[in-house]
Amino acid sequence: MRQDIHQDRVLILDFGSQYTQLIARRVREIGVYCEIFPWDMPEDEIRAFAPKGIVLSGGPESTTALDGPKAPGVVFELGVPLLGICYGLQTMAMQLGGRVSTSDEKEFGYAQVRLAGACALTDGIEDHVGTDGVAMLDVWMSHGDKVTELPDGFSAVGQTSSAPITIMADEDRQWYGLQFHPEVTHTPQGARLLERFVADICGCEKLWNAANIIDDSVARVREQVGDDTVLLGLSGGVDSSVVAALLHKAIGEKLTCIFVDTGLLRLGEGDQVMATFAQHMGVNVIRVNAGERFLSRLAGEDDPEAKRKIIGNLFIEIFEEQAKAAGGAKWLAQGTIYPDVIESAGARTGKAHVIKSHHNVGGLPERMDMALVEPLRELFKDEVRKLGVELGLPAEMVYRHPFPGPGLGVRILGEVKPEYVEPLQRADHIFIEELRRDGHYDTTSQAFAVFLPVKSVGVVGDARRYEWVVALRAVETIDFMTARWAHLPYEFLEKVSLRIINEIDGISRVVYDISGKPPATIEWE
Ligand SMILES: Nc1ncnc2c1ncn2[C@@H]1O[C@H](COP(=O)(O)OP(=O)(O)OP(=O)(O)O)[C@@H](O)[C@H]1O
Ligand SMILES: O=c1[nH]c(=O)c2[nH+]cn([C@@H]3O[C@H](COP(=O)(O)O)[C@@H](O)[C@H]3O)c2[nH]1
Ligand SMILES: NC(=O)CC[C@H](N)C(=O)O
Ligand SMILES: [Mg+2]
Repeated sequence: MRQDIHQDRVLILDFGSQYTQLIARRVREIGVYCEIFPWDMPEDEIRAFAPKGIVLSGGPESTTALDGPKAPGVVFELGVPLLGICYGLQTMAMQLGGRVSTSDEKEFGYAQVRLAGACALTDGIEDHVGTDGVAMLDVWMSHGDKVTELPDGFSAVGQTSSAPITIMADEDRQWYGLQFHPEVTHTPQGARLLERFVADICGCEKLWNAANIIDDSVARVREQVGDDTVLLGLSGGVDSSVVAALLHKAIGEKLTCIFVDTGLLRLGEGDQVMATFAQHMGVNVIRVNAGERFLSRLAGEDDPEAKRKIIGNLFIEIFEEQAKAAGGAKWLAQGTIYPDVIESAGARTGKAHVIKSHHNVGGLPERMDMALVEPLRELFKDEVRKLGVELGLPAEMVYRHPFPGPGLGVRILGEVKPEYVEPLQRADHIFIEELRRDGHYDTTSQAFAVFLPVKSVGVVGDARRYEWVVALRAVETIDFMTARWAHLPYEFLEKVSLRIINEIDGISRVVYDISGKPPATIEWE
């Protein structure tokens, strides 16, 4: 019988920390399945989830406020190990009868914890030994409140100079609390502490790895779709490519990928996607050459949101045509990943402003009456990449920078004119080629060229040139929600600029974008 890789699972209750997703990623890296839910998850759902252990995350609130968030009572009734991190520790202390105080002294950054006591969580884990022979941990902190009185049954295991209860433990009930953040890499022993908790204390078997996830997804997809045909929008980006490889493994010929060549892709991308999937991997891919349709629909439109809508609608139209041609396929596969799920839950509260309406085929099923197949729904991007490698996708594809669905449609500012496309594709290609050559591709998260429909004077070989401007954009980011512009070396930028102006007749000037997100966004439109 197939072993259930979701059986040994950890529940993470989110109190709003910046690092909650990081806790989940660390636990998964250790090899244990976990899910994040809001702190006020209903009690019956917590029971139904049947966790082997629970982590209470950090959070921005203060437990000293009257109506601060609290862990649901059931957490203390299930008889499973608990780990409170920062706010999680504080609320545990408070709810169990201890005391938390706000001090004026905030502790941000490095701290040293003296492990004066012992407990199963920390035994044998240390960074160094102090002059008095006591084990020490280097940790990363970010808090203002601290636990000043222990609840019954707990003992203090570690302290810093400013917080006497930095680690607390109730060994009988296997309840632990850490004032510091084990999930960040700045806490060198953090991963070991988390591993100790989920593997040894909670007793979770480490079954969560790429090979097992693939076997499990393949089996689940087969159960879900039986002998039916599945359609997948294949973009050549990481997520949909991994879905294609996974579904091909699961249902072979029953998978049909629709690859829409919008004419607004990167240089040579259409052929490259076809070569990888159709030729090397034997996947059914229908390439729909729709460049002219996209360009003629976009003609005359210069508003970014209107352009996105035109592109999104045309994607839907093309999909509808293809679904009909495929004899009314019932299933639509998508590359939805776990952050999409978490973020859209956040977006559903309706508090966020719409900065730009990201194109997605996500709008498809409602309008097309197809049921969804989303095998990556519970995975983080780094896990998706590991699956891609395991499934035999070329590293170049797996580690590719993300590329937005509307493509160059939002990288040509204002009206998209056919004559702008090729110079932009070529400039982008030179930039990416040089980034790869000099080893900057893997250290930047996303890089591309933007076409500015502005003319500027140049002098090339004693001749006057009056042509367009290209902007280069390169950013470093973890989650694409915030980003820093990449501080690429001047010599490197100089080389790229020279090549672009020398090799592309229609470009007379190159500029580098030094805006962060926020206040700018990553794409220019
Ligand atoms: N040119 C295209 N042809 C067919 N489907 C597309 C195309 N562009 C985007 N899509 C669909 O839209 C989805 C969302 O696009 P998105 O760019 O977010 O993901 P991706 O392309 O799979 O991965 P990445 O984030 O690495 O680019 C894709 O998973 C794919 O199903
Ligand atoms: O599929 C997509 N459809 C879109 O309309 C879209 N707009 C932006 N992006 C990508 O999202 C990330 C954040 O981009 P912004 O900072 O520009 O919002 C970056 O990775 C962008 O490339 C899109 N992806
Ligand atoms: N990072 C945290 O969880 C902080 C908890 C709480 N808001 C404090 O300042 O102490
Ligand atoms: Mg993409």
